[in-house]
Amino acid sequence: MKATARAHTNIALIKYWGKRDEQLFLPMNNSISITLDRFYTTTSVTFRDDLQADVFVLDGKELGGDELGKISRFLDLVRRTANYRGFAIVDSLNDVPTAAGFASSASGFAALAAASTKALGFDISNEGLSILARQGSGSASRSIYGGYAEWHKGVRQDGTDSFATQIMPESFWDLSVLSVMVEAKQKKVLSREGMRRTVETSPFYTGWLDSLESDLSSAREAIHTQDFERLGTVLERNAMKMHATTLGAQPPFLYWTGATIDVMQAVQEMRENGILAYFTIDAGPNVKVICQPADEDVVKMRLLQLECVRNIFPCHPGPGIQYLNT
Ligand SMILES: O=C(O)C[C@@](O)(CF)CCOP(=O)(O)OP(=O)(O)O
Repeated sequence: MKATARAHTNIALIKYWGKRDEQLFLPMNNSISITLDRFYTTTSVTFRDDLQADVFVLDGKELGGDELGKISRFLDLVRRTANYRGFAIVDSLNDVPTAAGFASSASGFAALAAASTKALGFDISNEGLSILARQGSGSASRSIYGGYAEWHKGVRQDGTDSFATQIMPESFWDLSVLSVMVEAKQKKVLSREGMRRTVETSPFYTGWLDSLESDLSSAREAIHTQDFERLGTVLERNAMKMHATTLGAQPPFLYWTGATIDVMQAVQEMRENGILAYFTIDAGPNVKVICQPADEDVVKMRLLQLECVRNIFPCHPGPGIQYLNT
């Protein structure tokens, strides 16, 4: 039994930052994202009764250890749900240049959720797929959908109400998302550890949570009304607040480098010169700059002038899960 699925990576406009349940990947707050056209993971899953264990091949290389363990634990979820005990060969291809600063865990687990359930002939709703993908990596819950999505934190202990839904499809509103790569120097604190330490020790974390509801409603409205200035303003401030929480953690940490700040300042300078560009930053030094497509070239040119910028990958809203016949 075999199936192949493709899922695209996504960028949070309103961030997921902090879990209320580590085992079930239940978040403290809702988040809103845009799925991107350019970066995706294509995964085929083949369940075979003659296998003695799961096999995981990533970009042509068979992986063992923790990587295989994560995939097997995820497949156990699928096997339990489908009441099936056989093992599988998982073959994944990441069209997400690692250098592009995108965590391929979002597209990876969304593609795996889709391909594995399909291979077992298991009919599942988008919400069900989102709940499954969430248990591989929280942000994967949003990659089930194309365009603009919101992951609802839910209130139930068992997480059956914590899944994403689509706000608007990718065709609704075209935006430019420029992934700006700066040189990565220090070893970063992975987002899972970063959010855990922040939740547990940062006095600024409650301030982050208190300001979320107004950010979320502002972002939702800005998307529905295609109000770019309103969306840009709220997403940039939301990212700043998220990163501010890490400074209060014990021990404190900061994902930004000098290059990150150079890009941030160049974006704010563009706005002072009348070009509507805004930035957001995840768990690393790279910056994603959002602008309107008509301004994409001028924004890209300006950023490429910065000494610290290594590469820029322009993206646009992309599709949700696709099933391929291979
Ligand atoms: O994407 C966002 O909303 C914001 C972040 O990228 C900010 F860094 C966090 C993504 O966390 P993820 O990798 O999904 O964590 P996991 O659930 O521990 O696997």
